[in-house]
Amino acid sequence: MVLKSFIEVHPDSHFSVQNLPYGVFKPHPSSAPRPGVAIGDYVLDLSEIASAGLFDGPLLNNSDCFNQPNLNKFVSLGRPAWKEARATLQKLLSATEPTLRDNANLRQKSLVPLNSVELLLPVAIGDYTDFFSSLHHTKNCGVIFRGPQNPVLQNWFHLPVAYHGRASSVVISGTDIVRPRGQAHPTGDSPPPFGPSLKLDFELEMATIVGPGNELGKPVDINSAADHIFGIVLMNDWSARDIQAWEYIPLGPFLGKNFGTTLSPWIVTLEALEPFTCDAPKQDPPPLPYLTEKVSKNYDISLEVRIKPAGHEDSCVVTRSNLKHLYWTLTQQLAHHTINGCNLRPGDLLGTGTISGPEPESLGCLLELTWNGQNSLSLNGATRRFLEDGDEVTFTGYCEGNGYKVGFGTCTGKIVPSPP
Ligand SMILES: O=C(O)/C=C/C(=O)CC(=O)CC(=O)O
Ligand SMILES: [Ca+2]
Ligand SMILES: [Mg+2]
Repeated sequence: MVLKSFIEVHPDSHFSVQNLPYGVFKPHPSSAPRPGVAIGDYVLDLSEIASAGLFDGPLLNNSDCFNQPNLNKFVSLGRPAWKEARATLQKLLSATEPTLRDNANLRQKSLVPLNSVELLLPVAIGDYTDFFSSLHHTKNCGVIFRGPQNPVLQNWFHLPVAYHGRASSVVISGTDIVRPRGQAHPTGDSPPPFGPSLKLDFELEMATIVGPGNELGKPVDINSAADHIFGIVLMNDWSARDIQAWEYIPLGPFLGKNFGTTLSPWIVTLEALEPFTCDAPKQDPPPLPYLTEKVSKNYDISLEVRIKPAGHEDSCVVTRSNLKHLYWTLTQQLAHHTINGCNLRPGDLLGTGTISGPEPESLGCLLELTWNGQNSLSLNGATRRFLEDGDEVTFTGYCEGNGYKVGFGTCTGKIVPSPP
């Protein structure tokens, strides 16, 4: 029997009672931010549920984790508390449970229409790291930037390559992205050109939200890495390809990627994603023992990117991909991050890297889709090599259950011009 809620949830809604993703919202512009879960077209205000004494399990009954302006405290509590919260909320929202269903006053206080709230970043992000875990993306970038001889460098098959990003410029879906200015590669003996980026791109990614951290000096074992993952979100790692190509040798991405990174507002938990696990790709050569998992799994999450070109009414799908194409798993990324003793903290953000699939229609950025601007994409009458001012990029993603969806909502951003 499929669990049903007393709240009507359309079968196409991303926010079924099987999902219950966590976010942070303000019911009114002047109210304090508070945690909530999305259900159908509503947000359930967890601060109200906690005040009503309805988190009555042993781990959460005296906790103030839902009276906070972000989810850091809740995510730090770990999987037993997350399971308890999920069980409490699924019961409270189920069609057969009268506690909330038949209490008009509590419903009025705790269920807020989703379209009336302001959504905020769900966690305070201390640190942000971005991996490079899709083999298709890596090969394509290698050919584009370094030529077809040796597109994938030797280290790539032995470890999940990554760089440290910038947490300060991570923004919530809906925030405008200012076109960055910077230097690009010079031609001949001329000085490097400087100005607004001419190769502004999106990168289709997802990202782990870290739950409990690890102590400095104490790596996380690969087989317990999943206990440090609260859930995942959609992420657009906006990238200026011209700035990147000139600045990033030998130390890696810097100003070409830290001018804005957009997250979707709802963190979908690993518990909700459990029915959608699939085998991770076979890894050859086999990874070292510290990266070898007893069970190596990915998640089957359909992903789509649309662009609404400046001045147009309609958006156009530019790519369809899936998280299952990742070569390195989320748990391998996390374990590798800590193997030298580096400490992760609750709320840290670990991007997967651009999620490209094997087909030309499943490439995760314009760099690959237009082969660094050599080809153009046609979008219902408009053409694009890279993003123009006024273009709006929207990611969406979901898992298809039996009669319900477990989805991520959208991750969207519009490009606005560089300052004069
Ligand atoms: O291969 C390169 O030179 C560059 C690669 C990227 O820009 C990718 C990156 O930021 C990580 C990722 O999103 O996969
Ligand atoms: Ca990236
Ligand atoms: Mg970025």
